[in-house]
Amino acid sequence: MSASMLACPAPAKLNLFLHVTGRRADGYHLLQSAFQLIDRCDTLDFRVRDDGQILRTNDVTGVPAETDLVIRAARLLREAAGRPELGADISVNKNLPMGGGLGGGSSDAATTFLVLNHLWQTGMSRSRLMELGLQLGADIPFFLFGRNAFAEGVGETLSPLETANCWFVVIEPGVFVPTSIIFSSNQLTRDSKVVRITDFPDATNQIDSGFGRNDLEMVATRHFPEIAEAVKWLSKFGNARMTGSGACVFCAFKQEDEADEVLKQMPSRWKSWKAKAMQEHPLAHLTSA
Ligand SMILES: C[C@@](CO)(OP(=O)(O)O)[C@H](O)COP(=O)(O)OP(=O)(O)OC[C@H]1O[C@@H](n2ccc(N)nc2=O)[C@H](O)[C@@H]1O
Ligand SMILES: Nc1ncnc2c1ncn2[C@@H]1O[C@H](COP(=O)(O)OP(=O)(O)O)[C@@H](O)[C@H]1O
Repeated sequence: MSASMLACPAPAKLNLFLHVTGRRADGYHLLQSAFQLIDRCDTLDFRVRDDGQILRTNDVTGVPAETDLVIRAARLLREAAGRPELGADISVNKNLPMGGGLGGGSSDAATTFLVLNHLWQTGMSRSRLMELGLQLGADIPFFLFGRNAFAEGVGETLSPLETANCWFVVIEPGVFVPTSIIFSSNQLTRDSKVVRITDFPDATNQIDSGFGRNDLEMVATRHFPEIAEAVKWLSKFGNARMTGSGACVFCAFKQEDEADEVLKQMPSRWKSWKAKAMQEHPLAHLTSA
C-alpha cells in the first residue's frame, strides 16, 4: 500500500453562542452551542506505510509528536480496526492558533480519522469515528459530523443547523487560553436556561438577532485583559464575541466588503483575518453515515 493524500484541510470552527447549562458528576460541563465551520484551515499530508509505524514528519512548536491529537487519533483508529501493520507518515501544517477556541487541534484529529479511514480502508462509519473522536476531545465529534450543528451534552449530541452564509472578522488577541482554566473557575456561571434548537434564529435573522452569548467569555476576559480589549474594539462594528474558551474574538457580516472595511481599521497590535462561513466540511464525502 503506498497511497497518499496531500494538503488535506482541517477547518476551524466558531461557537456562534455557547451556554453552560450544568455540570456532570465527572466534572465535565453540559453545554449548548451553535458550531459554525469556516474556511480558515490547517492542512495535513498523509502517506501510508505498511510497517506499523505512525510518525509525524515535521515539528509543531509546543506540541511533541507523542501528545499530538493527530498521532493519538491515528493510533486509536488503528487499534479500533485491529490492524497493527497499518502505519503513516503525517505532516501537520499549522495555520490556526493554539488555545484560540477555533478547535484547530480537534479539527486536525478529525481530518486524520477521515483521511486514514479512507486510505487504510478501515471501513468505519461516521458515527463510529465520532465515538472514537469523543475519547480524545469534546470538539472532535463535531468536525466528523460534517456540517454546522446545534450541540448539546458535552458537545457530542449534534443536530444539523441552518446558518447564514456570512463573513467573519476574527481577531487573535495573542494569548493562549487553556480550556481547563476557564471551566474550573469559580466565577463561571453554570446555570444558563436550556434553549431549544427552534429558538435559534433562522439564517436570515441570525446576524442581526445577536442570539445568546458565550458564558465562558466573562471568565476569560477577567483572566486575559487582551481578550476584553479585542471584544470592546470589534463591538463597534456589530455583535462581537469570543469563540469557545477563547482567545479569538469574532464578528459576523453579511457582505465581504463590510469585513474588508473592518480589517482596514484594525489596530496593528492584533493578527486578524476574514473567513467565510462553510456549510459542509470539505472532507465530509470521505465517509458514510
Ligand atoms: C469550549 C469548547 C467549545 O467548543 O471548545 P474550545 O474553546 O476548547 O475549542 C469545547 O467544549 C472544549 O472542547 P475540547 O477543547 O475538545 O476540550 P477537552 O480537551 O475535551 O477538555 C479540556 C478540559 O476542559 C474541561 N471541559 C471541556 C469540555 C466540557 N464540556 N466541559 C469541561 O469541563 C475539562 O476540564 C477538560 O479537561
Ligand atoms: N495538532 C494539534 N494542534 C494544536 N494543538 C494540539 C494538537 N495536538 C494537541 N494539541 C494541544 O491541544 C491544545 C489546544 O489546542 P487547540 O485545539 O488549537 O485550541 P482550542 O481547543 O482552544 O481551539 C494545545 O495546547 C495543544 O497542546
